[in-house]
Amino acid sequence: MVKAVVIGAAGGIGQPLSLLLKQSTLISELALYDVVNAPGVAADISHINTPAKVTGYLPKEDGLAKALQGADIIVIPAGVPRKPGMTRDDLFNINAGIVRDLAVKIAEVSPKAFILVISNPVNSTVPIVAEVLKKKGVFDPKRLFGVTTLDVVRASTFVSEAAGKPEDSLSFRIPVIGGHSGVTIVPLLSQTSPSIAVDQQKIEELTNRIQFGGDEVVKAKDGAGSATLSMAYAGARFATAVLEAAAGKKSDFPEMGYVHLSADEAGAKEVTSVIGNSTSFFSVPLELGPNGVEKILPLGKLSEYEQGLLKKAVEDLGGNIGKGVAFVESSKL
Ligand SMILES: NC(=O)C1=CN([C@@H]2O[C@H](COP(=O)(O)OP(=O)(O)OC[C@H]3O[C@@H](n4cnc5c(N)ncnc54)[C@H](O)[C@@H]3O)[C@@H](O)[C@H]2O)C=CC1
Ligand SMILES: O=C([O-])CC(=O)C(=O)O
Repeated sequence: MVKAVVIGAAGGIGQPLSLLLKQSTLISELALYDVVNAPGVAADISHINTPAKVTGYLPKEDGLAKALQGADIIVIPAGVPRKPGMTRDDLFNINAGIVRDLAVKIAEVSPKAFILVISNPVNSTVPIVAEVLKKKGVFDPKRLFGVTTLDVVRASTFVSEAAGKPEDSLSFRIPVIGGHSGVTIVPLLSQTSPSIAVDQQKIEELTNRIQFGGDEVVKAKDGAGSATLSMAYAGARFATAVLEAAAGKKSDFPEMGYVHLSADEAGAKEVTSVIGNSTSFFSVPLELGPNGVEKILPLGKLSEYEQGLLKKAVEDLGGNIGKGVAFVESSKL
């Protein structure tokens, strides 16, 4: 029996993500929570003839605690999205408080669940959840993830197009490490598998497109929000990987996730030998298992260009993480 919870389930990401999770036969119960419309979305999705039992909750009558009760996996796309001209960090003022308060409830009701954070700015919201869980004495770094899968999904799409093989996009694998905003996103195109023959100018164009892919969607939506459907796909893909690993299935390839590097001390040692010691969270290739992070896998060899990208990423990430940590430190919990 596996219970999945979506928090922010009535939103642009939440609805299609809930739909995709309802299609998963790995899930036997799907609880949808939002401050608006979650019972409506749940009623709608519950008519789909897949096994998961669907329930919907609002804040009244302690709905969040009811949704979280017995949760095995919690996916969080709650909070506001960007409008043109904004950075993800501009969302901090609203989303930091939302995510902190959700984490407090999770710590109380379902601290052993896998927690997948989608709400931006991911670079800061994941440290916020970690700090709350630490304060409550229930932090397990193997079970907390920032979802950066959309960067990996975009990389496969853009690279397969550049290689003239868009029909093979599912088989193009590119590690994307670092964080989830602008220059903190570091695609390792030199490790593209299968390898591609493109010149440095193309590498730089692709890198920039992967780093700023989110802006493309924000611009195209012109005030109506940011990526929702591709994010729902990416979120469902990552949640499925976590659940499959929890069920004992070995995966064919590693997913990336933004984790606290203490999730695997040995793996982290190898990673910090490449990225340095100045960041405690980083999106890394993961071997997942029954308890979440089984291993943090090596980053492989980086080109000189990628080493330059990495340097910039680490500088920015330190500030983003510190901001999240300071926010919880100054909060009364
Ligand atoms: N990690 C990633 O790669 C990506 C992250 N995002 C982020 O995901 C978040 C959600 O984006 P959208 O779904 O487009 O926004 P949206 O505004 O369409 O939906 C957000 C939902 O969260 C709900 N919500 C607000 N406060 C809540 C609370 N305290 N408890 C429960 N639910 C609450 C709202 O009622 C709304 O239904 C944004 O922060 C966005 O920046 C978006 C795309 C990619
Ligand atoms: O760009 C945004 O604000 C939403 C996001 O994280 C993405 O699409 O990668």
